[in-house]
Amino acid sequence: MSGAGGTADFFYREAQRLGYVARSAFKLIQIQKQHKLIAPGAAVLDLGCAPGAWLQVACQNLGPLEKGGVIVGVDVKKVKVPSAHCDSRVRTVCADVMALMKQQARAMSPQERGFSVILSDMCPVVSGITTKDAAISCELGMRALSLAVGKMKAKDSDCIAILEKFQSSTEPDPDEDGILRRGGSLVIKFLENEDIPGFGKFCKEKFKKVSLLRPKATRSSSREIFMELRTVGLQREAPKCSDLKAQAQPAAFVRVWHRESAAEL
Ligand SMILES: C[S@@+](CC[C@H](N)C(=O)[O-])C[C@H]1O[C@@H](n2cnc3c(N)ncnc32)[C@H](O)[C@@H]1O
Repeated sequence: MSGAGGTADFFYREAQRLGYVARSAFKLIQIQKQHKLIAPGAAVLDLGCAPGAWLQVACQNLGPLEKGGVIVGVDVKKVKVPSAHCDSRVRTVCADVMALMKQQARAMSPQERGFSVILSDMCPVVSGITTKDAAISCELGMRALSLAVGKMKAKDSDCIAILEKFQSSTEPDPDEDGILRRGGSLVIKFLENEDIPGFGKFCKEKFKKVSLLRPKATRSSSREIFMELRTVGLQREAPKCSDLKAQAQPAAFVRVWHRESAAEL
């Protein structure tokens, strides 16, 4: 659709011209160009995937079909896999990430061995109340982090404060292991706020590399910022579900949907 002034902006027009379902495609294109997250054959989890522009960009970076790879998009909204730029390696799941157990997410990965890239573009429906929106954004970001790395402990007092502030309400999950493979990457969107430096500090305890990026396609009125996190070591698979201690199976709520959706992000 259009920019803040009601006129179609450059990225919107480019998205239409190139067959992307939303202008947000250009955010991941820039992140990928700068950080080379998605390699051919990667296993990608896309949290908050509707309407599917990041699914399209991620699939474009998987390389030819024979290289393999998989992309799983999760959103509270039902998402039809876009026909342009996506192939049979892309699927979508309708679920609330705040209630998604690590065991369920791991079961969506190839051979249940976790993902090499986890993307979170999740965002609350913006209320306009800055502190409220930022707090929900932090909870969503913390949930993505927790899914990726598993049970989190912090040493530094600032980091402990961040964990206490956001984790308790987002950690219903008894599974202590994360679903991000060793050597893998994580991208998390946040709405900028006073807690971001604390998040960054906490993440530096856990990740080899932590960087912040504000893509050119981000609207000037938006407070969104992306944190790119890279884990230490060579790519290694996360533990398989069956390797983990037997846990009570949560109620099945994950559904796969295919529905046309269009959004302007
Ligand atoms: C900015 S949009 C994502 C755009 C997407 N990356 C794309 O390029 O098409 C944010 C999405 O996060 C989703 N979302 C917000 N909270 C969520 C939650 N708790 N679980 C799953 N999805 C969530 C919203 O439904 C929304 O579709």
